[in-house]
Amino acid sequence: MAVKLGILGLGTVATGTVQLLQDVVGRNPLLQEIEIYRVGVRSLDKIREVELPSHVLTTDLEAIVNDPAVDIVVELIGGLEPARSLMLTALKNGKQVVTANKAAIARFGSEIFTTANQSGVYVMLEAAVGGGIPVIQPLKQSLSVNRINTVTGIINGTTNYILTRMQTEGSNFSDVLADAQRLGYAEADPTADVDGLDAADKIAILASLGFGGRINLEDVYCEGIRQVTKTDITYAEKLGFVIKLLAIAKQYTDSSPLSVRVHPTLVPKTHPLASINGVYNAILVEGEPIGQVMFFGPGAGAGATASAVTSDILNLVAVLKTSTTKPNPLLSCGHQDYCQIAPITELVTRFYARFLTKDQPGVIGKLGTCFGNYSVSLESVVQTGFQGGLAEIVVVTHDVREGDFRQALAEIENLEAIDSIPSLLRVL
Ligand SMILES: NC(=O)C1=CN([C@@H]2O[C@H](COP(=O)(O)OP(=O)(O)OC[C@H]3O[C@@H](n4cnc5c(N)ncnc54)[C@H](OP(=O)(O)O)[C@@H]3O)[C@@H](O)[C@H]2O)C=CC1
Ligand SMILES: N[C@@H](CC=O)C(=O)O
Ligand code: NA
Repeated sequence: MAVKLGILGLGTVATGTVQLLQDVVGRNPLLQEIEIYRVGVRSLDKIREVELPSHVLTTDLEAIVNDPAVDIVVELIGGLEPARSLMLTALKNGKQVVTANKAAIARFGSEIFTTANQSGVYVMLEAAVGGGIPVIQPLKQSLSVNRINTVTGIINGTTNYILTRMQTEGSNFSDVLADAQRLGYAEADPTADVDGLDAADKIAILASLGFGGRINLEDVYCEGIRQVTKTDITYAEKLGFVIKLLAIAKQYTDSSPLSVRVHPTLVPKTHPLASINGVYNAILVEGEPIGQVMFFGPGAGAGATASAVTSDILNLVAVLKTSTTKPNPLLSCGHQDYCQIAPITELVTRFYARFLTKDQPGVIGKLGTCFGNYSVSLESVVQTGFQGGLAEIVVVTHDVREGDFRQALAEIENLEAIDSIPSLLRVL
């Protein structure tokens, strides 16, 4: 008997998934055992890119998750509610769930996985991080024998697409964002992409898998790309860096709290993440004994994300077609405890800062004195140009504790010669 899917949503990702499921020749033969039984949408009048029998489409999503005939619910409506409630109802009804919804998983993962475990079913989320890149299952399975110490990713396609075009074409931020929306990369509210929130949701999920505990999303430090300017992109380029929105989860020593953060970062051009451009994502995982492993691929878009969604469906079809009664711990998620996360002030990193100063003799010396007061040592200081009568000074520090650097900046801001500090970015 065919495995019956109840798909919630028929937008970018769901349409790609239906297209894939309607064109199975040459793919895994298990796909032929799947029936698209119901698809829930908001509007029945919308013109769709896929053809489905009219009885399949419905606006009653509650009916889908309560229908005893549905084996797997595929949640692709996005957002928090009603996605959370629909998934919980499906799980309580003993249905397997596939979702691409990192926002709901990062906030309600604890409740969702607890419910799944109580019902003896699975929640699969490969599409939630890195779009089409297989990274969730590898962290749960192939890499789980390693002690992970760092996960560093470019995990938002929209912002990587924007930064790449700003860098290569000198394009304007809002024009490029409109293109990313047209291409189906951006979230319904693109603020989630631009302000780093989508990447924060995703690194919380990766950190939870990599470090074996739950992550409180509020502890994840998050800065987006709005403050990244063409001026900084140009300076970074001259200094041998590219600017990327990085999501990082790192444990410095076996007993130290995790550092989990998202922020625009100057990445040395020689680093493997520096060459990840456009909508592509990459996740560099470092652990013992494996060393470094990097996952690379399309991070958003209909086809790529549908590949991940459908691979989850396939895993569940395999589960439903075999007769084991015990849950497979490599598919389920049983974390109980929360990871301890360090405040951003404890981070030790290099910084890039751009200052606008009055053109007076001795300004660089005054900056140096303030930095020295807080043990901030400088790797390079460049005075390159003028902007509206003000001198522009760019500084790159050696590794420094963020709290100390911020104190030095507070002192610098009070110097009479300082006009403003338009940019402050961390350096990988
Ligand atoms: N786009 C991408 O590249 C990626 C997206 N994701 C995630 O996948 C999920 C889906 O994203 P995407 O396909 O881009 O989103 P879209 O906005 O393109 O599609 C959302 C779909 O859900 C339906 N829908 C939304 N709310 C309701 C509701 N309350 N009741 C009924 N139907 C509803 C809409 O119906 P209607 O069509 O009638 O309006 C639409 O078909 C999100 O969680 C997103 O974060 C993950 C990886 C990549
Ligand atoms: N809006 C997201 C879509 C995939 O998760 C992104 O741009 O990466
Ligand atoms: Na993925």
